[in-house]
Amino acid sequence: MAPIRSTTRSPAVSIYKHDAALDASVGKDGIDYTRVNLLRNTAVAKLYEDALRYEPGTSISSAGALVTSSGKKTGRSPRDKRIVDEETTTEDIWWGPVNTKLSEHAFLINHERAVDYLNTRERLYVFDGFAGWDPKYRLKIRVVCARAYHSLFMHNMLIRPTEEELKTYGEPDFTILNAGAFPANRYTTGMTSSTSVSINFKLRQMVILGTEYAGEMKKGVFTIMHYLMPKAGVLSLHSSANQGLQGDTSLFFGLSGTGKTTLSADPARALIGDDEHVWTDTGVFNIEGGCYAKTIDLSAEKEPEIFGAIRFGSVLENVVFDEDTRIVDYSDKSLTENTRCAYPIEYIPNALIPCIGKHPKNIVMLTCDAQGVLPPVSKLTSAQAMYHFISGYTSKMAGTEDGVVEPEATFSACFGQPFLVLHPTQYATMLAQKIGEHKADVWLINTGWNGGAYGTGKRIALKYSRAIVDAIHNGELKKAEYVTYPIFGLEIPKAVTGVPAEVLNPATAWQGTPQTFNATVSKLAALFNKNFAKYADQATEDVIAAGPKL
Ligand SMILES: Nc1ncnc2c1ncn2[C@@H]1O[C@H](COP(=O)(O)OP(=O)(O)OP(=O)(O)O)[C@@H](O)[C@H]1O
Ligand SMILES: O=C([O-])CC(=O)C(=O)O
Ligand SMILES: [Ca+2]
Ligand SMILES: [Mn+2]
Repeated sequence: MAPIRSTTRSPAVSIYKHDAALDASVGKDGIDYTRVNLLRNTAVAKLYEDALRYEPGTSISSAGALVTSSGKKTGRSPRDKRIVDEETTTEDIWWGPVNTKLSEHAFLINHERAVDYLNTRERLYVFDGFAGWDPKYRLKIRVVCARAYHSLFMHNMLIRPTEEELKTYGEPDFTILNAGAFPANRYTTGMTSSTSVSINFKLRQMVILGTEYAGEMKKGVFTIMHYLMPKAGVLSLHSSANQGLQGDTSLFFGLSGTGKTTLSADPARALIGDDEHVWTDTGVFNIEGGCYAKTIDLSAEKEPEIFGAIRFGSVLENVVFDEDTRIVDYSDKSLTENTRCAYPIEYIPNALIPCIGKHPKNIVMLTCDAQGVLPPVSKLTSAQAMYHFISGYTSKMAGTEDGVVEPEATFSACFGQPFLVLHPTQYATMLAQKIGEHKADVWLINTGWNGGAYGTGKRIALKYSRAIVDAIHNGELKKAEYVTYPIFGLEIPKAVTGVPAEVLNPATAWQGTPQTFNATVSKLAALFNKNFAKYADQATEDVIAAGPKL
């Protein structure tokens, strides 16, 4: 089935007309919608002009993208994220490692601070969009912000309403107030810095203070969906998704920087989405209307679809360019290693619009192992799939989170712990049920180090990871011969077309001594076991047994 394009969607570069009557209301959120210079669903060209005129550090790249600066914060601030503890959330939320309680009163102080800041700006931008391509589950998300850059970012990342949908939009389901240029008051109870990202599920509002990193907004929407979707009986996932010509869907799970965006952009397959999906009783839908690609070391040769998506309308963050030519130097890490580009999904040539696919046939769990001891690919049993989903082992890549400067081993439950709202086992239970019901094959792909750990080995070549993904899709791997990888008990294929055989087995790929290899395997296995101990009382025997054996 060839990708279908709907004609009802608005063009990726919108040309909305202003509708004064619709804007003339004061919302419950404290924002004065009757004010002058309220720019609602503003045309992309106008957002460009405003960003260039009013926001220092803004330029146009040689390709036509809007080059912006997110200021001091160039990655998310997970330690400053809060969820309001109130009667609707107190029993539900997985309080602890990622979800920190905030009182209703403290939220109101943050909220008032944001509202006062936003209402006193010269100009205020409002973008009304949708999260979720399936009309049954979609949420109306309003983004109110003071920077044209932020409005353009969410114009690209949310699903853009048609003129008709905008006319009948009504009240939003959730509002994001982004006052990121203005700090939180550090003396507000519960604040530990001048950065604050807080979500109030009862009031259906999110408030951002003290960070202008735009990723907070898109991951705020994801956090909201990670709470509301499981409550609605469907499974939200930190994954990309694409579809083959026969309509076979693949999901790619993975923490930040593991390759969801890179590997889902595949010329042979239609892109459903690059980062956030929901698996329902009828298939998989994308939450977003755009993609947010890492651009560090980006090249037209290695990642042509993404490179080509960087053009008029795209938002390019924290990159360095040549003063004369305006050509971006994607190898420049001087501002951050987490350079990014946000573009509408239609900018990827074979995007599937509407972004809804069938039930997944293949599920790929991406890990970026900086120890260099996990195989480039292995086939997982259903117990192993659960074990690895709950473990979520990978390395945090430099820059995506504040303070991370080199790959750091981490266990991020469900391959997206920073965005989980409920306990990991709730998502895992739903996933196990869905994999069983739809008989999906599950694969673990290490897109990280090979031949040695970070510092001695090197990251596995993208062309090898792509060849592995191709071998999954064309059925080669399902039929391959396997050997069992000791300790981890993973099944490694003996051969994959396009990948040297010695690379496939970490033991033969290892450039150091067998002693250092064995020690590294044991060290990583011990880390897995230590991490999984905290889930042992909630996991079944076969899942516990699917972990490494020392
Ligand atoms: N073997 C490989 N496979 C995949 N990506 C690789 C590989 N080697 C290097 N890379 C690079 O790693 C990065 C993967 O980032 P990508 O944007 O795909 O992450 P992501 O999983 O989408 O993360 P996020 O959730 O933060 O958006 C890209 O910069 C890509 O060029
Ligand atoms: O949130 C971001 O900055 C980018 C992203 O997708 C992630 O980290 O998973
Ligand atoms: Ca991505
Ligand atoms: Mn992500």
